[in-house]
Amino acid sequence: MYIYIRRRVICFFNNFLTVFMRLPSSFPMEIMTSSAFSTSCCLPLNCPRRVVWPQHIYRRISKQSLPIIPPLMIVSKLNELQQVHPRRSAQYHPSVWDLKLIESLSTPYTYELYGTQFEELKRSAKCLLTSTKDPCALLKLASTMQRLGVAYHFEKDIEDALALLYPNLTTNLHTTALQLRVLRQNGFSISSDVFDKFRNSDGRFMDNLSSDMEGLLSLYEASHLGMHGENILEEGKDFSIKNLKSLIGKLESDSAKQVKQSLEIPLYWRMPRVEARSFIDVYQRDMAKNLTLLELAKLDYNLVQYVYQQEVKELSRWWRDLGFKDKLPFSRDRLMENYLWAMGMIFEPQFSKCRIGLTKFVCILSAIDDMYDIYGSLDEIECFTDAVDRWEMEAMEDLPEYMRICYLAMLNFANEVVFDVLKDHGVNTFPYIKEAWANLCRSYLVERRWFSSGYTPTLNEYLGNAWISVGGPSAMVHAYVLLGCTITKDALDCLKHGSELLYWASLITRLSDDLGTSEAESKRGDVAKSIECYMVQESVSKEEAQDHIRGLISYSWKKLNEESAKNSMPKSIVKMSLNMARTAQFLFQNGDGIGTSTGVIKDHLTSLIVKQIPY
Ligand SMILES: CC(C)=CCC/C(C)=C/COP(=O)(O)OP(=O)(O)O
Ligand SMILES: [Mg+2]
Repeated sequence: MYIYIRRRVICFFNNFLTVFMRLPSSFPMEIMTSSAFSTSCCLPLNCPRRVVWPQHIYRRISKQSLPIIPPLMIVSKLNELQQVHPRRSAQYHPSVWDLKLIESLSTPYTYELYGTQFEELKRSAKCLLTSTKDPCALLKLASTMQRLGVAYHFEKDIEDALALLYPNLTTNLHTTALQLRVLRQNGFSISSDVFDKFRNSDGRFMDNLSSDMEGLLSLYEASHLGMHGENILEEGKDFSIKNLKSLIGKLESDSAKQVKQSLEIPLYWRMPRVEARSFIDVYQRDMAKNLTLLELAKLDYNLVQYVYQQEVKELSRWWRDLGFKDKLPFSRDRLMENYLWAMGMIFEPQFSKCRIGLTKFVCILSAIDDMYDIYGSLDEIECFTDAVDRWEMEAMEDLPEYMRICYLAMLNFANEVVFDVLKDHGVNTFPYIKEAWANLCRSYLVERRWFSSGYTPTLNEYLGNAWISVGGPSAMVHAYVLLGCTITKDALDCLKHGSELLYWASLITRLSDDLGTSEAESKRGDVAKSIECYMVQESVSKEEAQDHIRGLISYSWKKLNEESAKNSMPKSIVKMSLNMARTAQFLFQNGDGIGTSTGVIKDHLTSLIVKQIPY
């Protein structure tokens, strides 16, 4: 009883500060930050401000320092709060995916039936790599394999082949740009000075390149692998965009379509599996296609789809048993869209366990997010945050019924992950998994307090919290431990305490989310997102703020590229970080791909999971 009252005192005290005294500035008192990461970083050239390196390690307020308030008064105040709290709903539309339909998915393409043919095609494709000696042809081959989604079968072969060619300097713009893109994408370092020979003495790209469509497109794609400070790639990007735009009208429809698509979303930012599906069609129409590669790509796509189908079937049963749809009707019912997050982060068939775990993670995270954003009262979510910190069954006592379901689902899921990793790898990941959830919930609480007190944070303040509240750091901890590869304490510590790699990937995820969803969120009432924060801070229009956020995304990509090149984290984490950013951009490209899962996302899911490619 004493503990119960004490917890209620804490909740009440927190509410008192944020709601009644309307003291938004009280939150730093609660969330003490570590000075371990106080490096600062510059914003893009068009950005006048500096972002302070996010501080992400939270300390809880000392409970001993709380004043004692008579319990009866607290209980009556809580009841009052409970009664006045209007239960809100985001009015999410029901899922467009019927669980029965998911469970009935099937495909004729199984490894049992097509395995021999598949292995034969793989052998032939491998021969292509070893027999191609011309540097330009080899670069094209590596790029085509990547785009078709089959490069993962030949990682070592591609690396070996590229190492032989490297650093063979090429002559024309197309090959030079292709070389930079393919080499960097495959982990080689190559200086952007290779573009020097295409510039005049005044440093500008030569005029005679302005009609070289192939070269310009290649330069444009390569410029997205640029790092902060590589001005030549920035200029290359501007030069290619300007000239590609004026060339579009003169191109045949297929080429024009490709250029338009690239200008919308460059190759390097695309989600691998979505790109594979779309490029297989393009390649099929290519007069110079290699039939072995095409056949391999189609068969691989269909065989991988078989694996995805098995996974969503299992997840469908899990989701039905979890019962969130009935017990938490205010939250999103988006199993398939959440699966897309997982598939976007890691698509290779051998990582089923990771995709299944990540999908469960996103399902539970979304329900908790909706609880904090929409449905729960402030005192309820204070108690929930406290319960997550305690991480024990007894904590359920203090929670309302609907929260208990969510709390226990989270506890069970997370403990199961910890158990599996302990069993399979002998590594205790409990402190990391627990901290991932606790940190996430604390960041949700910060946003909720801001909202409840009517406070609009500065963009810096907002981003210092929002890169965590988007779920990136927590997702990455889960993804890493679920991968099934060697788990090192160093990598876990890096993920726990934050790394620049994780920060920039999460920031892109957050900014893309805000660009796609903040309008709907602010209509229904939610914390000011990056766009509103910047509008208020700088007194600018929504359009100007959106432009600024897009600039920040480009800047973050350059920082992310810089971090990827450092090889300071395991390759798998680098790959998943890049893919997380790509997935976010893809999902939020046309608004809120999750909350209001539209026809576009449904169509993509259909071609990724339901429909085979005629073979
Ligand atoms: C693998 C990852 C990173 C998954 C995260 C999924 C996600 C962004 C859920 C919250 O959406 P939201 O738009 O409601 O977020 P918020 O309320 O934080 O803006
Ligand atoms: Mg939300």
